Amino acid sequence: MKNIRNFSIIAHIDHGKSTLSDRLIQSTGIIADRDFHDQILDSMDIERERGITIKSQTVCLPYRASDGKEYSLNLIDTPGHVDFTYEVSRALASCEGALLLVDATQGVEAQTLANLYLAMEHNLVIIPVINKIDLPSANVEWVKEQIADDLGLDPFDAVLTSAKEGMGIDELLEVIVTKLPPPAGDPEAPLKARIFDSHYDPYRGTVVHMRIVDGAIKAGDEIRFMSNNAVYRVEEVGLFQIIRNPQKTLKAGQVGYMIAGIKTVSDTRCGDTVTHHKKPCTRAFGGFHEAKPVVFSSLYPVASDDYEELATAIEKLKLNDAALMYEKDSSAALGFGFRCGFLGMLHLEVVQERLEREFDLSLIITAPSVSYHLELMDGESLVVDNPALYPDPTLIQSVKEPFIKANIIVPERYMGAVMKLCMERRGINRNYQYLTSSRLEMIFELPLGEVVYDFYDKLKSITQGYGSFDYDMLEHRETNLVKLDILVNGEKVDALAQLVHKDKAEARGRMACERLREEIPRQQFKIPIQAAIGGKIVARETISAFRKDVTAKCYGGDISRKRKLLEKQKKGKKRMKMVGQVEIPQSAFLSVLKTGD
Ligand SMILES: Nc1nc2c(ncn2[C@@H]2O[C@H](COP(=O)(O)OP(=O)(O)OP(=O)(O)O)[C@@H](O)[C@H]2O)c(=O)[nH]1
Repeated sequence: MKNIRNFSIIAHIDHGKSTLSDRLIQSTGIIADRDFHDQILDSMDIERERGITIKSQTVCLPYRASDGKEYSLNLIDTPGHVDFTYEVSRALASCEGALLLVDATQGVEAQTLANLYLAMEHNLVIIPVINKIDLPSANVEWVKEQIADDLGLDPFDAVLTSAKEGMGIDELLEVIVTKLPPPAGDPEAPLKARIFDSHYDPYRGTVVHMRIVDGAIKAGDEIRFMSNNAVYRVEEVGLFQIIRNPQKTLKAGQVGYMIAGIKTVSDTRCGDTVTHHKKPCTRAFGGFHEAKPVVFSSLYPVASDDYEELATAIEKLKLNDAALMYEKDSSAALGFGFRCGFLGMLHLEVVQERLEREFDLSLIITAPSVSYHLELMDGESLVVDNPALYPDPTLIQSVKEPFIKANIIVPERYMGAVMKLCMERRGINRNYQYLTSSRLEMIFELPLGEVVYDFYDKLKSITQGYGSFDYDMLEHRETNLVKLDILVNGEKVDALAQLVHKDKAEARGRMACERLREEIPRQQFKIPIQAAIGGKIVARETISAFRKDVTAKCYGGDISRKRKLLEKQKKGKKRMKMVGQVEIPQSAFLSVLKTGD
C-alpha cells in the first residue's frame, strides 16, 4: 500500500487536463508510442470532437521513482464543465491527492475555485500545477500571486509544466510520489470497497469501477452491495490500463474494476459499498452528494416504432451516467417518450448525442424547463417541470421558481456587459469584489429558468471567452408565470409549449413564431404559426405554400441522379416529425427557446 498514490487532476475547462493526462500516460510507457493518440482518456467520440471530458476515466500507471522503488499511480480523470461537478465529486472521494492545474495565460477561474473547494471537502492534499508555460503570453509570476491570494495555497509548491511540449512531467511524477500520501486502510479487515462509477459492456455486463478501502477481493468471491443487499459472484477483477488488465486480487488502497455477471443495471449505484456476503464489513460509507437534475426536457423517437429501442438505450445510458433521471412520458403531438432530468444544457446535449450515435436513434427533444413549485387554490402543492402538465391558471394560488447564486469572474472591462446580460435575465447583483487589480468576481442571484438555455454561451461571447461562470442552487422564490402555447396550423402542439415570466411572455411568443417560421420548411399548403397565452393569440407568422422540387435542377433525363436526390430528400425527412398535417424538423423544438438578444 505504501507504493500506491491515488489522485485526480482538477482544473477549469480547457486548462489542459486531458493533455497532461496523456503526457503522464505516455511517460510511464504503458502504451507504445505508435499506439498513442491525443486525448487517450477521452474515449467517447463526442468528447474527442468537442475536446471536452465528460466521463471520468481511471488509469493505473506503473512508475519507477528516483528512490528506485516501483509505484502504482492511479489517475482518475475528471470533467471540468459546470454541468459535471457531480462526477468530479465522486472521483475525488476515491483519492488522497489532487493536482490543481492552472493555465499560465488565463490564471485562476471560477471552476478552479469550485473544484478546489470540492477537493478540500474531501481533505485532499493539493499540488498546484502551472501549465502552458511554453506559450509566449504565459505569466507564471502573476499566476503564482493568484495561487497565493485567491486559493490560499503555497506558490512555492507549484510545479511548472507544458503538457503540450512535455516539459516538467518528470518533476511532476516525482512530486506526486513524494508529496501525496499513500492510501490508508486495513488490508486484513473485511472487504469494504466504494463504487465510484460503472459502465456497461455488451459482452460482460456491468463493469463496476471501485476503490478498495479495506480487505481484498478476487474472482470467485461472493459479494454484496450494501444498499440493496444484491449478492453476486465475482468473475473477474483487474486494473484499468487503458484496456482492462485482469489481476488475481485487488487489495486495500487499489483502484480497479469488478465484473460479476450483473445484468440488472439498476443494482450498481455510485457511492454504494461492496463487501463480502459471508463476512461483511460493519458499516457502509456515507452517501455521496445526490446529483440533482435542474433542467427537464422530453425525448421522443422520431419514428414512433423506435420507442422500445429508446427505452433500452436510456436504461443502458443511465448506467454510465448516474446523474440522468428519466420517467415515461407521453404527448398528444409526439406520442410516447421519456421525461428526463439533466444537470444542465451541456449534459442534455451530450445525452442526446450519445443516444443518437451509440444507439443509432433519431430523437426529438422538447424545449427544456426547470421545476416550479405551485400552491393550488384547494391548498394542495404541486411540482411541475413539464409545461404540458401546467394546470389551469384559475386553479393556481402561487408559483415559485428556482434561483441560483451565480459566481462570474471577468476582466474588469467586461463588467458593464455582464451587468447588462444579468439584468436582462432578471438577475439581482448581490456583490462584487476585485480578485486582482483588473479581475472582478461578480455575484448575482438569477432565476435558473433564465440561465439554462444559452446564458453561458452569451456570457462567453460578450466577454470574448474571458468570462467564467459557476453556480449553486438557492431556494425557490415567488414568481409570475404564464404558459405560452404554440399552435401550428391551428393545432396546439404540447411539446412546443413553454412556461415564461409574464413580463416576457409576449416578446417570447413573437420570437418563437419567428424562429418556427425559419425552421419549418414550406409545405404544399399555407401554415399559420401562432403563440397564445390563455387562449389569447399574441403573435402570428405564416409559412406560405410551396413544393420543394429537388429534381427541378436536373432537367434532361438523368434518372439515376434524380433518384439520388429523391433518396437524399427522403433521408432528410427522417429527422422530421409529422404533427397533424405538418412536418416539423427536430431542430424546431429547441429553437423556440432561442432569444434574440
Ligand atoms: N501551448 C500549450 N497548449 C496546451 C498545453 N496543454 C494543453 N494545451 C492545449 O489547450 C487546449 C485544452 O486542453 P485540454 O487538455 O483538452 O483541456 P482540458 O482541461 O482537458 O479540457 P476539458 O477536458 O474539457 O476539461 C488544447 O487545445 C490543448 O492542446 C500546454 O502546455 N501548452
